[in-house]
Amino acid sequence: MFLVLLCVGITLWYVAFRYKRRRLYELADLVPGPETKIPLIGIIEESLKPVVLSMDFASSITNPIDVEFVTKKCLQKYDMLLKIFRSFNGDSGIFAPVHIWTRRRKLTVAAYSPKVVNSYVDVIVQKTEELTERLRDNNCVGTGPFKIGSYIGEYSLEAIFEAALGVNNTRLSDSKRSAFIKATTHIFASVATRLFSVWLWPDFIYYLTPSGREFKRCMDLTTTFADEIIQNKRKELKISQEQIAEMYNDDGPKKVSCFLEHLLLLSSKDNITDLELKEEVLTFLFAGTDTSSVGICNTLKLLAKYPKVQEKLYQEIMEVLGDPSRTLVKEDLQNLKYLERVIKESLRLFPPVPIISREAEEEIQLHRFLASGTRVPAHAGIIILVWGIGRDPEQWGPDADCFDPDRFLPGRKTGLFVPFSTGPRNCLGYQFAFISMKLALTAILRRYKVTGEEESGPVPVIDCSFNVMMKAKDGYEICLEER
Ligand code: HEM
Repeated sequence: MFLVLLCVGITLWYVAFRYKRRRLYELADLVPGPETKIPLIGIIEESLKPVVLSMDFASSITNPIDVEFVTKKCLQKYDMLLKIFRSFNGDSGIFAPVHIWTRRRKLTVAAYSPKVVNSYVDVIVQKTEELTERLRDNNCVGTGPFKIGSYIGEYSLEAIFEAALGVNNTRLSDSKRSAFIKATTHIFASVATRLFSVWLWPDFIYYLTPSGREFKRCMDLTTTFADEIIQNKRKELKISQEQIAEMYNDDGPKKVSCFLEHLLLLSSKDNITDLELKEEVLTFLFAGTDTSSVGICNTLKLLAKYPKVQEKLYQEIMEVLGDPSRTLVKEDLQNLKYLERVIKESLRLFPPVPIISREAEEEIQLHRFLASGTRVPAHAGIIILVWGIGRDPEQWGPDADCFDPDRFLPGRKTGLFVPFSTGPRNCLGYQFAFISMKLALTAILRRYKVTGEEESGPVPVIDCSFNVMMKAKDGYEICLEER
């Protein structure tokens, strides 16, 4: 009897499930693809590879018309991926549902303005000096290959801590800093593994596994850390409501020392809760450290592969500095034009964030489906393939895979450049990222020559794996030599 009831129950559930998704199946049928369709299993047997399996309708796009349309009109993030990503960053800006994101973006955008970000230059320069000294002190210079990834990771974290969160480095013990870096690395690796392991998607299973328990431990560590940072800053900032009002005008902060100070001042003015504050600080730490550090590391790898590009860049740095021992100031940044092109070319070929996810809030027509006549159903996922866009020959020409910083020379035709995304939900930290990358690369190159395996042709190869970021598997092995 029980078995009969169970079978009837399952059948009813399946019929209701199919009925609710009838429009999705109707549209999916129009998409050209494999013919085999086994009930419940679909085309799983054709994709027994490490792929993300889903019963949803999700389309990937690279076409500029679709990318511009989607980044402008589809502001919701794709729910299936979101559940996993939100496990480490709550409702913070990056993964927040649109109704929460709109308020957060409005509140935080002023803290990322060029005026505020430019005021961080001196502090970041100081961090780059410490980085180059650390490399020398740890015998990384003139001693053969070593993995520079962890050193750059530490630098990026310190730059964010000190410049954006106002946490003085001396307060940050080495053990705390390395515990935080280890925890974030583990969090990203766990999220990437979970994405590709359907059986780990349900929370109640995941948190019972050793990996889930370790993920939770790392999350607790990072959130406690964020809490500590906020509480310490709050103590430092004993300001009255009148003083706060004076520090703001309609365009945002008149003068704040860092992003966190801006948020704390706003929290008294606009009722930002402690949880919101914590989520935004974690966003800064998660979104701002690994991304820039992967960008710097990929560029260093490319400079090792192409010594002529490196030499041209070194000459530019020397020319801009005039006196080789002079400290870099913010006005120098705009004159480092070749550096800007090198960084852009590195981000085009090796974007640290390889995909961006969005959700169609209503049924939409994508350019890529015009021929098949299908439309994207409401709530379907759309994956913007940043990596693919940067290497699309239709956009970048037949030499799309080649490393050529001069393709960004003014007047030359370029394709869609989207490592930081585009549209109203684009990366808020791209100016900070550019400054941090430019300063770190300048500091390293003016002192050291980067060497390693030279590339035999114009198409650079860096063996990468997906770890939320797209990172080199070898931990960014290069050599440094004293200039
Ligand atoms: C090379 C470095 C970086 C890259 C490649 C990068 C890339 C991205 C991408 C692809 C997005 C998703 C945008 C979308 O969904 O359309 C994003 C969002 C974001 N990034 Fe970055 N990012 C970088 C550095 C930074 C830094 C340094 C910060 C902070 C200081 C930052 C803060 C943010 C924030 C707050 C968002 C969420 C924006 C929103 O949803 O409103 N990013 N970033």
